[in-house]
Formats: sequence, structure tokens, C-alpha cells
Amino acid sequence: MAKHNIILTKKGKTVNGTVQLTGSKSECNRALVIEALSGGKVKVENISDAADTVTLAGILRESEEIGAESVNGLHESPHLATHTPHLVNIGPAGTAMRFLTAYYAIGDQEVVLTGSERMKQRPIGILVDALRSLGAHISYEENEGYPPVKLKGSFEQQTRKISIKGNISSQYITALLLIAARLPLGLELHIEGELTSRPYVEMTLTMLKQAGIQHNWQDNVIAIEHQEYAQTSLHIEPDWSAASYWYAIAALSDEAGLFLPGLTSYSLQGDSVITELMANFGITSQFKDGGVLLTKEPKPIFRKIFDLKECPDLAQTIIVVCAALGHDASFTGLETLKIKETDRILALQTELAKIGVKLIEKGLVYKLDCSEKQIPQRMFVSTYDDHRMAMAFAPLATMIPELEIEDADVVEKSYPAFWKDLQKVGFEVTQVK
Ligand SMILES: O=C(O)C1=C[C@@H](OP(=O)(O)O)[C@@H](O)[C@H](O)C1
Ligand SMILES: C=C(OP(=O)(O)O)C(=O)O
Repeated sequence: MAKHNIILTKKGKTVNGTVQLTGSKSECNRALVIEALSGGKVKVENISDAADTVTLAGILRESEEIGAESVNGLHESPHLATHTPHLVNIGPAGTAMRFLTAYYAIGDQEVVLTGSERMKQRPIGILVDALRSLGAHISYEENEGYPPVKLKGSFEQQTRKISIKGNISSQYITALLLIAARLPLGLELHIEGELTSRPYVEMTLTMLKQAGIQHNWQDNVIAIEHQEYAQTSLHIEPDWSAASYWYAIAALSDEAGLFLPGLTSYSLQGDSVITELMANFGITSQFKDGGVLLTKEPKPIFRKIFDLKECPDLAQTIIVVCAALGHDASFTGLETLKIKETDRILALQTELAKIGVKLIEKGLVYKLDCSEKQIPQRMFVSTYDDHRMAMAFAPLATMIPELEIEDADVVEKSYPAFWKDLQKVGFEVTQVK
């Protein structure tokens, strides 16, 4: 598909309106895997239209069909008849890549699981090693430790007790927890060292519980016995990471009145912490009428340090807001950013340099230096195949008269209606020929 850029403009410094956000990509991806493993007992309500979720749903549906054909003896499918493995391409969806690796590892189909060029650079060795110790047969098709992977579909559980490093990606842990109840011996997962992105692991366990799967988490050990799913529906809340861009827009405006229906203060999503983070920039979040109302009051910013280890997907949103406001804050917990859709540290450094702001690495702390900040009349934002680069820089249109954003469709990964929603609240979006 041809890539196209857009120019974003916004007149005035007030923003008002109602925006219905799509379902959470993280909740939905978990729910779909739970649904697939539950043998039809669990259903998903309010499925997200994030491209990563739509892709995952399609793949799981196709897999179930192939599974059903092979159970019924209909081996006429060209893949199965010639023993060519079923080729599954997950594109840029990291969460789905990790979850499907675990899902196919315990299935009975032979599958080669691949993704976009960037996906082939996003590590998966820690998860593969854990699955191999459980008894899965997995090999690498290109580079050791990275997709594509071949899953042989001949799982025999060797042990229930495995260890996994917790500081690279919580998605490996979620992937294992999602299949745990289907393992004949269950799972006893020992998390070694620090656990990054912890709220995502909590979300997984809560959703499993909603689906009838109990767990026991003590210190660094999570245990799930082999057990049956309950007959139930999982309801997906709107996406709090998507909400963060609306908070950023409010933070960079003089006045705001934005209503986001469906969001609750008791969300499963760790990114709901955006309400606390944005309070530092004068944003009040009022939960009422079945949603959240954001309002803005100008106030001095005091907070100097932000630890984002539990909410890595908010890093770009918060850092861009601080840079735009000329607030020299420091950030910790950004270690996982280099292995996401792009190296997000490098991408931030390169794009912030265009407004004269530096993001300086000092060991594990990143510090903004806004002393030479300059808001230009026009800016071109490169997006590096990263939806969050496009959405985190879009709020700058409240300050920069002409903001050109590269490859606008990149937002489809998690929030396809983003540009349309901006238009609804008074932004102009012009496609560049
Ligand atoms: O489990 C999830 O749904 C996610 C976990 C996080 O990844 P890491 O655990 O790799 O930080 C997050 O960045 C990602 O967007 C979604
Ligand atoms: C890191 C992200 O997604 P994933 O890892 O699922 O590609 C994200 O949405 O910011």
C-alpha cells in the first residue's frame, strides 16, 4: 500500500468534543487468545478495530478452521497434504507475535510464524527458550533468537516449572500465562530479576480470572493449574493508551473540554495512570456519565522525574508534552523502548531535535534539555513505522501552524480513526499529494 503524508493544522487554543475510542488492543489480544483456547466457552464483546487485533482475530479464525479440518480428516488443504507448514504473517504486531508463539507451541499444526521486517529484529529468544523447556519443538528460520520461528506442533509437556527473565518484555510472561491452563501439568513460572511493564501481567491474570482461570502469585512465582474455562463474555474497555493523545492535546491547549465515553477509573489497563501523570500539566479527569471528562487549567509544572517502567506506551506522549512545554524533566524506566515498533529513544531524539530539544541519555536516566527550544512555523515529523510516533507528535499541531506527518496510515496499528477523530474536534487534516 502506498504511504501518504498529511498536514495537520489547528486554529485556536481551545479543544472541545466527544471522542469514542476503539477497544484496548492489549485487552482484546488477550481476550482473543483466551477465546480460542477456551473451545468456544469464552466470547469477546466490543472487539477493537486496531489493525493488530483484526489481524490476530483473522489468524486465530483460520487456525481453528484448519484444526477442525484436520480433526475431521479433511487433509486436502495444500498446506497439510504436502506437509508444508502453515505460514502465518503477523505483520508489525509484537503482542500478537509473542502470544501466537505460545499458542502454536502447544497446538498440533506445523506453523511458520513471521512478521514485518521490524518484527524480525524484535527478540523472542527468551520466550522460545521457556517454551522449549516446557516441551515445545521450535526452531529459527533465519536468525537465532528472532522471528520467523517454526513451531513443530508436537508438544509433550516435560515440566511445569520454568524460569524467565522479567526485564525485557512482559509479553513473554503473558504469552506463557495465557496457555497455562491448557498445559496438562499446569505452569509454575519463576520470574527472574526485575519485572517490567507489570500492569500488563496483572491485566492478563485478571482477564484469565474473568474467564474462570485461577492463579496464585506469590513473590516472583505465578502458578496456574490445568483447569477449565467458564462460560462467559469478556468486555473490552476503550484504549487508555489511545486516550493519552487526547490528554496531550488538552495539555498543549489553553482550554479543553473533552469527553471520552466508556473509560473507567478502575481500568485493567496500566496506561490509565495517564490521569495522574497529566494532572501535573493541569488536566483534571472527572469520571461521570459513563466516561471521563478532561478539562484544563493552566498551572505551573512541578514534577521533575517521571518513572515510566509500568507504562512504556505513554513514554512518547509524556516526553513530547514536556518538550513542547519546555519542561526539563527526567525519565526512568525507558529500557524497553529500543525494541518496540522502532528504537523509540532514537526516534524521539531525532524528531525533538527539530524543535531544538535534546533528550540526553545518562545511564538509566533520560533528561530533556529544552534550553534551545524553538517552535518552528512548519515541521515534518518522521514516523518510523511507529503509530505512537505519529500520535504523540500530532498534538504539536496546537502550536506549530503546519505540521506534516509522514505515513499517516501508520496509526491503524492501534487507532485507525485517529485522524477522523481529530477532525471532529476542529483539526484540519489535509492529505499531501
Ligand atoms: O502485553 C501487552 O499488551 C503489552 C505490553 C507492553 O510491552 P512490554 O512488556 O514489551 O513492555 C506494551 O509496550 C505493549 O504495547 C503491549
Ligand atoms: C509496543 C507496542 O505494541 P506491540 O509490542 O504489540 O507491537 C505498542 O503498541 O506500543
